[in-house]
Formats: sequence, structure tokens, C-alpha cells
Amino acid sequence: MPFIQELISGTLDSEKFKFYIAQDSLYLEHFARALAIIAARSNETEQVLDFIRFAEGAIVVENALHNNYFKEFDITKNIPQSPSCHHYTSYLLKEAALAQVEVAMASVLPCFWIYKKVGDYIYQHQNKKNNPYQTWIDTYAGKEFDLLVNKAIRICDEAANSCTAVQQGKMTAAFLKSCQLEWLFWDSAWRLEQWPFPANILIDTGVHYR
Ligand SMILES: Cc1ncc(CN)c(N)n1
Repeated sequence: MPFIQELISGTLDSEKFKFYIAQDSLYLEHFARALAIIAARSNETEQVLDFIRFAEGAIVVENALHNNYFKEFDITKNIPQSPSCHHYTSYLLKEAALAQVEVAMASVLPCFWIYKKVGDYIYQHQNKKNNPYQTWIDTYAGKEFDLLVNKAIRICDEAANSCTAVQQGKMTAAFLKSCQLEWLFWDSAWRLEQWPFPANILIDTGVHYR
């Protein structure tokens, strides 16, 4: 995707990166809540603990990185979610709350796995010289993130083993839906996606940390 290619070369328009970081920060808030709901609904103590740790990681580690970028790039806080961000987070929260918990687990798996794959790809092809997005690149290619992602994949595989073929089909569908929404999220940053309404009537239903 052009967003990824230009992140690699370091030529990405800073407005697009700022848009991405601001939206991703909103995404992470909701993603962490979805993980916490899955933790509460999990059937095994180990899974409860793992999903609580995943939720903590999304807030503490990933959002801390974003906060640094907020300062460095002077990004505006408290903006409303873009249409794609709103759609993706609403989908994850719906799955976390209403789907069979194994299906909910599959719906959040691309959030881990795609970032690992994309992170590794970027790391291997990166231009290290004066890339303004280096810290971002290092976060998702690191060993710690690798361990986290492998754990999320293992949990899903184990969960799938206890499911019927029909339930496994629903897990696959939820996984593929989130893969498409990950694609849409990058693409929306590239397009600087906006609602087709004037700014003064945009409604923000986000849950910002206080
Ligand atoms: C949209 C999105 N998806 C996944 C990740 C990695 N947790 C993220 N930061 N942003």
C-alpha cells in the first residue's frame, strides 16, 4: 500500500502520518476495551490473564508511543473518529460483546498478526537514514511484540480446537473481516478520510481517557 511504502522510505507526508496516529490512538482506546471484554468473557483463567495483559499493552505500550508522536508532531487531540476508524472499532466491540468468545478472539487476531507481518516487512525494507518514523517502525518489529503476537495466535488455535466446524467458519469470517478493516484503516489515512459533513456538525461519541 502507498502508505506503507512511503513509511518505509520516510517520504510519507507528515499530514498523513499525523492523521494515522490521531486515529490510531482512538482505535487503541476501543481496541483495549474490546480486549478487556474478551478477557471478562473468557472461559479459562490463563486466557483471562492473557487478554488483560493484551489490553494493558495496547494502552500502556502502544499509546505511550503515540503520546510521544502527539508531542513531536504537534497533533491535535480530541478529534472525532474517521468513518473507517469508527466502523472498525464498532465492529470489534460488537464482536467482543455479542459473538461467541472464540469468534471474538478471532476478530482481534489480525490486529496483532497484521502489525507483526507489516512491521517485519517495513523493518526489512526500511531506509534507516533520517527516517522520521523510525520509532514507530522499531515498535512493531521488536522481539517483545513478536512474543505477544505468537501468544495471540496460539490462543486462537487452541480456542478453535474446541469449536465445531461451523463455529470455526465463523472464526475465519471474523478474522477475514478484520483483515479487510486493517487494510481500510491504512487506506483511510492515505486518503485523509473525512465525513461528508461540515466540521461544525461532526459528532464525537468516542470514549477518551480522562
Ligand atoms: C488499526 C490498528 N490495528 C492494529 C494495531 C496494533 N495493535 C494498531 N496499532 N492499529
